[in-house]
Amino acid sequence: MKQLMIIGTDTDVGKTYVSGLILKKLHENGKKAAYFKAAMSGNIRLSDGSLLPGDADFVKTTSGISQSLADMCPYVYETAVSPHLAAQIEGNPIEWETIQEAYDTLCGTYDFVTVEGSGGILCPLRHDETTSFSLADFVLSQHLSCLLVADAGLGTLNYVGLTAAYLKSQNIPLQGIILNRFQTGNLLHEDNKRMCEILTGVPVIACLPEGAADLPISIETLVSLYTERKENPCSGIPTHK
Ligand SMILES: Nc1ncnc2c1ncn2[C@@H]1O[C@H](COP(=O)(O)OP(=O)(O)OP(=O)(O)O)[C@@H](O)[C@H]1O
Ligand SMILES: C[C@H](N)[C@H](N)CCCCCC(=O)O
Ligand SMILES: [Mg+2]
Repeated sequence: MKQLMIIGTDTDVGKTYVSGLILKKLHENGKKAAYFKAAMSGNIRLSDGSLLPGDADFVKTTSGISQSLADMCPYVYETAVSPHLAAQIEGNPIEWETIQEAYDTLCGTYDFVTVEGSGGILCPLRHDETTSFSLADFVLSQHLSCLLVADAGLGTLNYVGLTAAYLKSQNIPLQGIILNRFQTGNLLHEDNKRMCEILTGVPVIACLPEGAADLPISIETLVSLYTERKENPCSGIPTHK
């Protein structure tokens, strides 16, 4: 079983959009592929009172995978704030054991599990009197390798540089970078591609234009980004360096 974490430089940079295209490519190539997001905030309440997990719904529709929405995301919140705050507001704190169990189940069922982050790498998932953990803790505990999604435009160099430096400080492997909303021939975007590689030492594996219907990389390259899951990856919430 192989896994890959889709991390963003920030919220709204296109992690879900990219995840949808990744799952689409895996699915079209006959791979048994699943999507997972530990906590999803900012979702629409339907007329029956339930919450529609928006990111999961987008990925399912884009890719055509048959995995149920419920299996994709154990914690879904209505409030459009960081998951730790949404959980406080809505009175439904994330239990580490629950996300671990949901993730373990997917890993036991599928060959390729693609995990989407909430916000950027340091996004808090829970912070209260009882306990505190972040997205980075989940990534570390599962020994996930990352693919970084960043906007192609102005400001991205600092975001990409800081995120890559943090991942390196935690020994979290960064497999590649995707620049989203990329305009070929745009001087700034073309230079950002070059500078992202120089600042991080990591290749920009794809430049995704607005409205892209497919990921412009081969299935072989995509599969090569995934890393094998360790036998007993987790011994609880990790201690930070
Ligand atoms: N290349 C693209 N072409 C067209 N629309 C895009 C593209 N990338 C992102 N979008 C749209 O921009 C919005 C934000 O993107 P997306 O939801 O993927 O961000 P995100 O990083 O997953 O955010 P979050 O932190 O909330 O999970 C969405 O409406 C998405 O469909
Ligand atoms: C609601 C939003 N779209 C995301 N799902 C959550 C983003 C959390 C960002 C936290 C932060 O870095 O300040
Ligand atoms: Mg998303």
